[in-house]
Amino acid sequence: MSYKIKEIFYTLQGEGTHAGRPAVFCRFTSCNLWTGREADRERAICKFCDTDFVGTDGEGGGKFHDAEALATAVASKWPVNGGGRPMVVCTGGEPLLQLDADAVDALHARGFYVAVETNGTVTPPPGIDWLCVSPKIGSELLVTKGHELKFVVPQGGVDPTTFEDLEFESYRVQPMDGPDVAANTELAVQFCLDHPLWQLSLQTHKQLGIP
Ligand SMILES: C[S@@+](CC[C@H](N)C(=O)[O-])C[C@H]1O[C@@H](n2cnc3c(N)ncnc32)[C@H](O)[C@@H]1O
Ligand SMILES: Nc1nc2[nH]cc(C(=O)O)c2c(=O)[nH]1
Ligand code: SF4
Ligand SMILES: [Mg+2]
Repeated sequence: MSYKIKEIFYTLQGEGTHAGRPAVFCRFTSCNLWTGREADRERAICKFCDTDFVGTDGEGGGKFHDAEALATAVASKWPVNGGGRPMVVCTGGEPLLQLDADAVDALHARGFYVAVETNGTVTPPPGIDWLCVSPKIGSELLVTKGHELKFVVPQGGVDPTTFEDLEFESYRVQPMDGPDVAANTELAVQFCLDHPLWQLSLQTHKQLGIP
């Protein structure tokens, strides 16, 4: 299996439970809920995406011919003798269109803790250490268990509590970035105060001006 990768870069996880933790980000090309072209955004299933996942032209991007080559490229971004358990965040685009057990195994073999950010429409391979599912209204949610459920709000008037029956360890709301981010943040804060099962996830990397 080969893998098409937009970019591979080292930064801090900005969102969710692991916010603040150094990690290599491996951004897979392509998504099943949007082509990535601005001209198609309005008719896409997922209309609010903040990410360029088209092509393989980003920093460290390219086509990797097997899992070993991909894991080697990811490992090359981790600081030598830096200490700590190396972490990789597989994201995209939709990483589960490409990430398979071979890739997870190859990353584990290099000592990585493997985290995944997914829209929940594709069944994950076994062995993922941290599965963060971010449901998109208008798509079919197939992944109903994992570590973190991170719902971007607001989305089509859907009440986040409808996800509470699923099997996750942590439930979070993340304000939708865009022109209404301030109002969306207020709404997310109030939602957490009213529903203490839920925690706030902010996109801290955007506030910090880091990737
Ligand atoms: C770019 S997506 C890639 C992974 C996967 N396709 C998904 O949707 O989870 C990474 C994370 O960013 C979130 N996200 C995308 N656009 C956003 C926006 N405009 N505001 C807030 N979060 C956003 C997604 O919901 C997801 O949790
Ligand atoms: N720093 C940083 N943290 C992130 N957490 C999830 C991201 C993503 O695009 O999936 C992301 C990202 O793009 N940058
Ligand atoms: S599902 Fe994820 S990658 Fe795809 S368009 Fe939506 S936010 Fe972007
Ligand atoms: Mg991002």
